[in-house]
Amino acid sequence: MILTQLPTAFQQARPIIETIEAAGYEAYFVGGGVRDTILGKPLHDVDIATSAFPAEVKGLFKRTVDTGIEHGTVMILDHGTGYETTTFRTESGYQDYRRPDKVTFVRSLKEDLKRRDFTINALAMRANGEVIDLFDGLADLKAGVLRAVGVAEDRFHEDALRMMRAVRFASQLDFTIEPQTQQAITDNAALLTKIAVERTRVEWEKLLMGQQPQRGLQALLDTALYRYMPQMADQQAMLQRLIDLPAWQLPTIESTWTLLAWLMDLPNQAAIRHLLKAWKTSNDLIDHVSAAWLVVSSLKQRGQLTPSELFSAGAAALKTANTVANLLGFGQPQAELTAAYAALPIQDKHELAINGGDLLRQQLTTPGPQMGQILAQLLHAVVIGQVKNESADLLDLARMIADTKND
Ligand SMILES: Nc1ccn([C@@H]2O[C@H](COP(=O)(O)OP(=O)(O)OP(=O)(O)O)[C@@H](O)[C@H]2O)c(=O)n1
Ligand SMILES: [Mg+2]
Repeated sequence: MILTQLPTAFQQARPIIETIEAAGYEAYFVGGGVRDTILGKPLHDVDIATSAFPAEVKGLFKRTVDTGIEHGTVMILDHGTGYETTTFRTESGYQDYRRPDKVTFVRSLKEDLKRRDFTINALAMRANGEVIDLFDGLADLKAGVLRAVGVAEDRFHEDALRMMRAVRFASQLDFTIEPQTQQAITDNAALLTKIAVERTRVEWEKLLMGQQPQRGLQALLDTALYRYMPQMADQQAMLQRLIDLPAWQLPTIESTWTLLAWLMDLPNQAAIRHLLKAWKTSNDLIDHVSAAWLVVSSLKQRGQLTPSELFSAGAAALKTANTVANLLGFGQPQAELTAAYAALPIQDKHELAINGGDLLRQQLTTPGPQMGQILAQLLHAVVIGQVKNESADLLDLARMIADTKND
């Protein structure tokens, strides 16, 4: 098969391959970019594999960066773009796919392709668009099948993350996992505990944001792989609830975690924190998801939000929460929520017309916790419309609060 009309990213990279070939080596486009182009999907990275050793690659180009030279990867800089070029290799023991523990450089394309994870990821493409298909990846691409290259068990022992990649691709591409490959996942699922949580998380989030998440989730259940994901061992019922929802697709990482936290029936925000810490997400994500989770529970209980709930959630968490609530059948029209938020007297605490300095100058408080309490009460009063956000009104109210506090 020859692909005519290559995407621009490949066209621009053609001279790189041609330069390597002119020096007597082989070079091909490989990996997800080839797969996605054949599927008609946008590609996100151009990866090149070559028979030239790293030092040989470096000798051929003016500007290169040693991004992972001991693993065979050299980045070639060309017209502002960097191309990751990796010497054909075999390896084992991955902390990170691009940084295996032990690498052996080889000169044969076939040797390189046969240790890749799935047949659809083991395609290579020449500069002219000709696809080299040594493991029947094209037939699997056409049939929508994920099949390990060679003996599935061996591929998963080389890198247990590939089991997560299988369920992730099932969701992302809407593919089925071939029975022997699926059996090997069932048999080796426990190996996932050896994988760094951050790597597992990336695949898990891609699965949840894929075009057919329910398909990936079903595979997770069928293989029991979920039992070896952080905090998931006893979440079979939650996964089943996700599968039983009407078809869904989520737009953001924040919304996927909010949905999960909600369906896990977690008791409070501390439990959400604990879950997300175990998955090593960022603190920003934790804050966002806890706020959104609170909004989801208000929408569920009362179908609407108070001004103070709108205010403390903030625009971003509100949107996340409502997306999730809509998926669960109790959300509001997004425009209505946005309008209610915009109609609040203020949207941010920095908009409060007075600050701690003003309170001190009027000798209404001393620095310390009391000052914070007064400001919080003023803020609340403004948000719920009890007082105008003007400094004279706020100072009057602050005086009243201070008086009651001092009694
Ligand atoms: N654990 C892994 C990771 C990657 N690969 C190989 O390296 C290629 C590039 O890896 P990567 O960019 O991580 O994945 P992609 O398949 O390109 O998927 P994505 O679209 O998410 O980048 C894969 O296609 C596959 O051939 C592998 O065999 N085993
Ligand atoms: Mg890729």
